[in-house]
Amino acid sequence: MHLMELPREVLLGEGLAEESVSVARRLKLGRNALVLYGPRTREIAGEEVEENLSREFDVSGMVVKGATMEEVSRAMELAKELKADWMIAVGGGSIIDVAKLASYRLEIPFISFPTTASHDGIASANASIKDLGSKTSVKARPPIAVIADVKVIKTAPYRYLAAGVGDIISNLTAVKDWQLAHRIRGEYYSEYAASLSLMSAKMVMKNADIIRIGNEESVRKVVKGLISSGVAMSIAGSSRPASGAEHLFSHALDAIAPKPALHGEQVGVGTIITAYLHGLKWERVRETLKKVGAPTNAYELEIEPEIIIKALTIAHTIRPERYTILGRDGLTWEAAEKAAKITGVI
Ligand SMILES: NC(=O)C1=CN([C@@H]2O[C@H](COP(=O)(O)OP(=O)(O)OC[C@H]3O[C@@H](n4cnc5c(N)ncnc54)[C@H](OP(=O)(O)O)[C@@H]3O)[C@@H](O)[C@H]2O)C=CC1
Ligand SMILES: O=C(CO)COP(=O)(O)O
Ligand SMILES: [Zn+2]
Repeated sequence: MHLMELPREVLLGEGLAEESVSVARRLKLGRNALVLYGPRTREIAGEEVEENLSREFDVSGMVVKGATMEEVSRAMELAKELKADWMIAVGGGSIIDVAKLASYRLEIPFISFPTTASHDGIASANASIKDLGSKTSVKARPPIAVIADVKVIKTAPYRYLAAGVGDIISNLTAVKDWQLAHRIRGEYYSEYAASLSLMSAKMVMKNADIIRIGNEESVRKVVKGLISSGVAMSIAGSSRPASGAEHLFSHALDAIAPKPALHGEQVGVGTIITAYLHGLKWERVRETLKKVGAPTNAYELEIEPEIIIKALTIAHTIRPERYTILGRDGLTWEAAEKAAKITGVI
């Protein structure tokens, strides 16, 4: 049996802080709610959401300091103490992932209220928690609803929107890796999930000029791509349609770079290299990233070229069960250096 869990409501619009009340009412989520936010996103939208909810629900708030197991446990403890019926996460990928895993483990629903369009975890069923013994995401449940307030997301620095494009464009090579694993390893493959995922990547390539403007329409384009990408992962039952070798490269950078860049920025650069390895038109990937102002090389990521090469050579060890273009043995130092040089990454 293949279980596909999807959000029941997706709201995309402006001034939606108040809508959290009607969503919770419509979905009959219960009386006690816990709002999670970061120190900054509390001011950006968290307090407003909390205030609105408090008119109709018993609400408590918690400041989350990062996507760690300690924070997941703290959120779970507080939710138990408050007898919370549901949670709402107001923030970036880290806050959403903490709520996603904590609510999954407590078997209560959560609403995703993103304040950035920088990652496709907004609507996905998997959570990336740093010290869970895995550098990659783990299975959880998707949000019961997504409330994407374009005005709020637009307050984030433009860099985050460009990073979102990187996370979406990575679907091009992720799907190629998935097809490879399907052919070579007989791995389960969903054409429907793959098509949805590829559609998001093609849409951002087509709309790069609009995205670059950084206005409400740009935010809408990226958010729609991120949500479709998350839904594709839920349909697949894994992050396969949106995470291949380019993500392994980014996970390797997170492990070894003194100061990693944003997730979407790193996977965007990784996609240039893995598109080259797949024999795809990697120049088109680079062109799109350049157009939207996302980093396309080591210098712009502020990561040393040696670290880039090292990450490419160890990427295949991050998640050995996920077969990709890197093969079982990975890239040699020479091959990694050559690929990075040819594509202008170093
Ligand atoms: N589960 C999944 O499927 C996926 C998960 N991810 C994960 O998501 C994380 C990346 O998410 P990302 O959003 O890039 O980064 P983070 O959530 O780690 O950080 C975002 C930072 O930006 C701040 N911020 C958030 N919104 C705004 C805003 N509107 N204006 C100004 N500052 C803002 C946050 O503030 P504050 O300090 O208040 O939090 C925080 O400091 C990674 O941990 C990655 O692994 C990525 C892709 C998919
Ligand atoms: O970032 C993701 C998809 O964009 C999740 O992928 P991982 O499963 O590799 O963590
Ligand atoms: Zn990603």
